[in-house]
Amino acid sequence: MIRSFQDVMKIAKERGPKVISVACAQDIEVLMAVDAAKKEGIADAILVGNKEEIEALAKQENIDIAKFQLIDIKDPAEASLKAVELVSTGKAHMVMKGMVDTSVILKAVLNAEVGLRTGNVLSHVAVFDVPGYDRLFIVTDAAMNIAPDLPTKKQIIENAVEVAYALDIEVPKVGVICAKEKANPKMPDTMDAQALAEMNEKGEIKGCIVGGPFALDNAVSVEAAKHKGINHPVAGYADILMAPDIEAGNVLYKSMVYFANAKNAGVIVGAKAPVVLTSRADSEEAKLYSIALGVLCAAKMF
Ligand SMILES: CCCC(=O)SCCNC(=O)CCNC(=O)[C@H](O)C(C)(C)COP(=O)(O)OP(=O)(O)OC[C@H]1O[C@@H](n2cnc3c(N)ncnc32)[C@H](O)[C@@H]1OP(=O)(O)O
Repeated sequence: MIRSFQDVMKIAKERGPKVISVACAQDIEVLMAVDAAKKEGIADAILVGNKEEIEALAKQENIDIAKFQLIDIKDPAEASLKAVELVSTGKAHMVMKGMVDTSVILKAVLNAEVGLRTGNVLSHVAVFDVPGYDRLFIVTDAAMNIAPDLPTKKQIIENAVEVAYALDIEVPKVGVICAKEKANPKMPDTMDAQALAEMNEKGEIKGCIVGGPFALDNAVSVEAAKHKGINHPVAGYADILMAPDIEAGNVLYKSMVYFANAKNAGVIVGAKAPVVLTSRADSEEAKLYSIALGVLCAAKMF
């Protein structure tokens, strides 16, 4: 059972190593994370970006980057396209965001010629190890789909379920998070949550248990769920927390990190390969864990 990022790292060593192409690698935490991933034997890296800046940062932190292939492209959009192309042409197993805006790298991932589209929805999945809890939490979508409609939400759940499988969770429990636990036509996300739970009951969303609408407390706290009289297998036991939109998802993500001191990792899934995507402000540790999570996801695909 994978219960912590120590477990994720251990399993990534067994299922790796994989090759990662880094878009705009001139980011000190990213360089430290890929260096650590190489030393841990979970991933090798191809660095794409501003050569002079990458070399200067590496020198500053005593990182021997001679062991990595380095492709000098200064423009962030071009560097992102090159990093993505390395994956679509089979030279790398996954791509990682460096010092580049999220929307720039996502546009490269969605690029019609060299991108990694599959025809499915791509979505962001974040994993958190929150102090005081005995399991990892998966949060989706904090970074890609801005205001998903019902069919998109269905695929966002399916993508998160695949990540849960990569983390060896056999039957993931999905809590569809809203502001309250009763469906209310004046609150459209609660109606979507009810519809998603019904789709799961009818077998239209398979391989998991979906419950909702839930307020966050009812999804993660058995006591809170009991107090509200909610009797559902997901209530209090959710593995996956699905946010109604990017604003709620992103606030939940940053709250976990800044208020709860959670350790975190993040990937975009639904594409031909995982895209390791964290916040630029995330720590080197979060970036290393994200590479490890990407390795587990890639190991399911390649
Ligand atoms: C959590 C830590 C990191 C962060 O904090 S991130 C911060 C917040 N995140 C962001 O700012 C990114 C939010 N999302 C976006 O900016 C945009 O949705 C995104 C992903 C860049 C796409 O925008 P555009 O390039 O303008 O795309 P578009 O809507 O015109 O669509 C272009 C083509 O791509 C397709 N597409 C867009 N989103 C997709 C998805 N999720 N899955 C699959 N396909 C998708 C879209 O259907 C369109 O296809 P086509 O060209 O019409 O065939």
